[in-house]
Amino acid sequence: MSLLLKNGFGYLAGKFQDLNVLIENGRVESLNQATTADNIIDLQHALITPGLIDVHVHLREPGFTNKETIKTGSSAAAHGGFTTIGAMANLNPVPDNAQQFSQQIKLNQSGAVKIKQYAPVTKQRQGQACVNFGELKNAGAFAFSDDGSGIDNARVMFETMQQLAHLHMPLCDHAQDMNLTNAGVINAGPTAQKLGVPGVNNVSETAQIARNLVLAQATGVHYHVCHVSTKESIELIRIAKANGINVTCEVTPHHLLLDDTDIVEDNAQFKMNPPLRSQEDRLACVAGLMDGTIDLIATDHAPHTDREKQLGLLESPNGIVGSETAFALLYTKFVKTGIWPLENLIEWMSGAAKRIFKLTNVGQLKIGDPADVAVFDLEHAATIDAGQFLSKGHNSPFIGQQVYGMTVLTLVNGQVVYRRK
Ligand SMILES: NC(=O)N[C@@H](CC(=O)O)C(=O)O
Ligand SMILES: [Zn+2]
Repeated sequence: MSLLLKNGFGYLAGKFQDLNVLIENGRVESLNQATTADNIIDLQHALITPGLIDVHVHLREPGFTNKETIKTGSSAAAHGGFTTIGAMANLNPVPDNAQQFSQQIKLNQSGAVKIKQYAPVTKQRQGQACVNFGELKNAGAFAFSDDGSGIDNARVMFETMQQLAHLHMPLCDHAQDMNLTNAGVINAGPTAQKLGVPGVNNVSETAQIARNLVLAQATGVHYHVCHVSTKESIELIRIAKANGINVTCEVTPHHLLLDDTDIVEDNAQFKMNPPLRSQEDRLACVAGLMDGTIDLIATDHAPHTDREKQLGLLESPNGIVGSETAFALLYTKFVKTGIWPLENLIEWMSGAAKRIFKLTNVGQLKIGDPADVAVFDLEHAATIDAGQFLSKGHNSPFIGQQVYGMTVLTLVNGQVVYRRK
C-alpha cells in the first residue's frame, strides 16, 4: 500500500518548496515526483515537517495512571505532531533494574508514537546509590536522568559521569539543589512577594549546573541540561561550550513564552519546576536558543489531575501539559511574527534532538527514512481548548489562547496516528 501526501509544502534543500510525499512500506519513497498512489491525502498547502521529537515527557504509567497513561500521553504527543518522545523515569515502580526496565519497554510498545525510555541515575531516584548503568544501557535505555529531582551529592554525580562517559551515554540533568530551593513554589521575586508564597531562587538551578559543568569537563561525559531556565545558567553553558565542554541543553515552550509577571493570582496552572522566571530570564532563553547556546526545545509534558491542580500554588504538584500545544504556540508567537525563521523552529523541535541524542529509527523526511511526518495548518486560527486534549491532563496556562499551526496529520512509520476531524 502506498500513500501520497499531496499539495503540501516543506523545507527541502535549503528552501521551502511544494512537496508531494510518497510513502511506501512505511518509508519515504519520493518527495516531489509522485502524482498517484493507492491512497491520497490532499493537504491543501499545509506545512509538512519531519515528525517532531520531544525528549522530555512524563507518561505516568505505571504508578500514576490517574494522571496519564502510555496510551493517552502518546496520543497527546501524536496530536501535537510528535512522532518520537523521550519518557522520564519518575514512575512507580521506578525502572531502576534490568527486569523492571525491560518491562517498561514492553509497556511502551502500546504507545501511539515511538517512545525512547530514560533510565534513572540512582536507585529509586533517591540520589544516593547509582543504578547498574551497563545493564540498563543493554536493556535499551536511551539516556539517564533522575528528572524530577536534582542529584545533590557531588560524588554520586562524579561517579555517574565517569561511568556514563565510558559507556558513551548522555546524562540528562534536572539541575536543582534541594538545599537552595527554599521550599519555593514559584520564582523568587516581586510576584512571589505579592502573592505571599515562598520563592525559588535562580541559584538553586545555576549553582548545580556550575558544579556539574566542572564534573562534566573532568569526565568528558555528554552532559545535557533539562529545561534550562535562568539567564545565569545559560551564560555558564555558553562559556562551557566555548571552552569545548560536551554540554547540550533544552528549553521548554513555557519558559520561552511566559514569565512570573504572567502569574496574577494564586493559580497552579502556572506552577511547574523549574518555575516561570523573570522576564529577563525568559528573554535570555529566547536569545540562548537563537545564538545556539540552547540546542533544542522539549515540552516537559507533566500531566496532573484537575483536582490536584485546583489545590493552589502552595499545595498543588509541579508541572503543566505541553505536547498538544507546543508547536502552535511557538509558531504563533515567534514565527508568524517574524522573530524566528520557520526552519529553525522545525530544527529545534525535531532535527536537533535526533542529532544530539543520535536517535536511531527516527525519520527526518528524507528518501528512505521511516515515514515519521507531521502536517500543520498555518492558515486557520484555532483556540486552545482542553476539551480537545487527548492527554488526561488539562493543566495548561494556555487554555483559551488563539493560535495558528494546529496539527492536521501525524504519521509514524507511514501509519496515521493522528488526523484532524
Ligand atoms: N516539571 C515538573 O514541573 N514536573 C515534573 C517533574 C519535574 O521535573 O520536577 C513531573 O513529573 O510532574
Ligand atoms: Zn525536571
